[in-house]
Amino acid sequence: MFRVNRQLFRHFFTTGLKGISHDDVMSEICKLIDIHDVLSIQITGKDCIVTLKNPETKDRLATQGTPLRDRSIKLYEVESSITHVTIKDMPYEKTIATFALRCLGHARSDCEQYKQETEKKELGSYGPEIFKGRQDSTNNIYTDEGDEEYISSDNANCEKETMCVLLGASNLFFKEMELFSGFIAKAILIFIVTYVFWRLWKFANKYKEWRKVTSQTSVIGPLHPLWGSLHKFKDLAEFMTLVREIISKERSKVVGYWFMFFFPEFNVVHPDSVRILMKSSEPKAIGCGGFYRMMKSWLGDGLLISSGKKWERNRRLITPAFHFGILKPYVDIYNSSTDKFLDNLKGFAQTSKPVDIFPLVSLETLDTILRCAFSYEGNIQTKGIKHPYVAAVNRLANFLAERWLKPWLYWDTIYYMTPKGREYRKICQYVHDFSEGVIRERQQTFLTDGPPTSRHLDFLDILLTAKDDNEIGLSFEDIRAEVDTFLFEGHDTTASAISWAIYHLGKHQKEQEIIYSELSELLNDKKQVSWENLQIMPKLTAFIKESMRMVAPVPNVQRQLTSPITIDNVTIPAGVVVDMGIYMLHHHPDVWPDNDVFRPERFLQEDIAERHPYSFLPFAAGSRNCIGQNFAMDEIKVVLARLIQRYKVFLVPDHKYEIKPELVMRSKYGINITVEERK
Ligand code: HEM
Repeated sequence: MFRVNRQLFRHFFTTGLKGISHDDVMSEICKLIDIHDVLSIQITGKDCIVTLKNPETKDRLATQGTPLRDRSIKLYEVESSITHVTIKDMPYEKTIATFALRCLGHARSDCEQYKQETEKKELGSYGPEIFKGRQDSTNNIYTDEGDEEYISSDNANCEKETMCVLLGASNLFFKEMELFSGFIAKAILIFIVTYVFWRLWKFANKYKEWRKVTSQTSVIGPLHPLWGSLHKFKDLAEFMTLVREIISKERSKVVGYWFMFFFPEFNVVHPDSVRILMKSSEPKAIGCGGFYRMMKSWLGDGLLISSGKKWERNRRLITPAFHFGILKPYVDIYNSSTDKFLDNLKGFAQTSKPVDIFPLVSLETLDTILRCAFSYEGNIQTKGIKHPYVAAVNRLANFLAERWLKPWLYWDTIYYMTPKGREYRKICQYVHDFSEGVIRERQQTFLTDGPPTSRHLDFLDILLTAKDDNEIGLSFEDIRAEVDTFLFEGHDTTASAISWAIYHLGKHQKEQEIIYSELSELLNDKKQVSWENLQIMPKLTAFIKESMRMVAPVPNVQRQLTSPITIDNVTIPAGVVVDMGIYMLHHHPDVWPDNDVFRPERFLQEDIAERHPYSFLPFAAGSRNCIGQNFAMDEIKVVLARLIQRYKVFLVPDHKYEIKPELVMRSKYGINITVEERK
């Protein structure tokens, strides 16, 4: 306590000293020494150190009795003159400091030595006696070495008295502080209580508004007072089935649901309502509960998630990477990746053993995106049926889907405390390490060989060299976010589309043969599919589209309203999350008669013209549509054409084929098929 008081006093004493100028000190010094002998003056906490030019002056002062410290002198006169200093512009500190200083003066006046000094001073004499009693002191009365104060034995009594009075001063200061802190504590408490009430009041108002809106739309109910709609479904597949049931019963354009009692959400499921949302350019849902917010620790602020100026700038920078001149040479890569994929199926064809096609296709799409976008030759497909990156992305998507249905885990801090949250972070780390490895390898090549001259500029080249109008390029973090986004978007979505198309090939043997004839005519015995071939495969293209209608590779996208939006005569307030249920849209009975029937003819020219432009949106629409849609369509066509050309595909009897909606549409029990080599 004593030590703290002492330090506090020292603080205020120091503050007080700030009021003395060098001129004040100079006038005092001039009384002692010839001003030309002074090299410098330094005022620290409570010392005034005068450094002399001439050592002889120091010796002269020493004989006069001035305490010395090597080449410097200490002037007690200056210290005592502090009692006259007033401090301006610091009202609170001033009171304390002035008080302390006055006490110092008072203590000194009780002290014999001080009395002598004052008397002499009043008489205007500054003889050697002034410093009598201090002349033996080789230590300064106050030194700032460490935090300690040393009091010379000669002056101990006088200084102790001084210190006692000073302690009184600092105790008084503590009392004032107690009063003051009591006041602060009360003020903080009042602020917190007011804030909590204000938040509750705001929530109550919002809640009323949300309830009103959900009463005007179709809703997954009846609503449970705590769980909202959550008690009606246990996973996203059941959720989608429920929404589809409501749509077919009520012909709804918007369906509402509550994740517990505090999180309402709406799903636009009809082209009319979808058009309003997609045209609105509302940002991705990154507020509390928004799906994209949960993805942020994985995909960063990449193109998929970012919004505003950052998104605009990056989209502009990246768009050239999808120019058809860049995409054209990729067809060779699609072909060579497909070669490996088909070779991997050879063993299964020979044994007629069933194979879950999803992981094999995922390897093919990962291989393709790594080679096209990153010129990365990792022999991905030859390293086994499951690559750790594919498995990691699978797991992350799985965790996200689970978390979405547990609103109490929406807060990152809470989620990361759970075992799954911790595992999620670990996997994210692995995924980031993987993408950083890809980037660093390329940076190294850039350093040694410069930008590529012999091959096309790929996506990563563009990221590393892109500059905006202000000649500013992307930061490493930005590049990594884009690489993570493209690695995920570029392989998982396409894998889902191809895998479900293969499922439909197996299910609809007649369609398979129709496409086989189209390809036989087009390709003859040619094994490779060319860029030109891709433009003239109407039956295969219609088949792929119908497959994406039946099972949308990306089943759902989300936006968060920044201003109220009126959809189907209902005004949804700002702040609310609104989904575009692509899977539900593709099955809306008012748009798609016999929506559960697989009929590729729907996508032949004459049908398309009559349909609502917002009725088929596997790649979304508006400014945030899929940047990689042409890339994806070309790759899907090459893989399927080559597969059909070489193998016949069959489903496995008695195997259960069920959708498992996550970020992309997966399969609950795997897409098991058998293949037979065509003669
Ligand atoms: C069949 C394959 C694909 C499907 C079904 C698909 C679907 C989609 C959808 C629905 C969106 C909109 C997401 C939203 O609004 O939140 C989207 C955005 C995006 N996709 Fe794709 N995609 C596919 C393939 C690809 C590929 C191959 C790439 C990259 C090479 C890619 C890159 C992106 C990016 C970067 C975005 C964000 C665009 C932006 O917001 O500016 N996608 N995709």
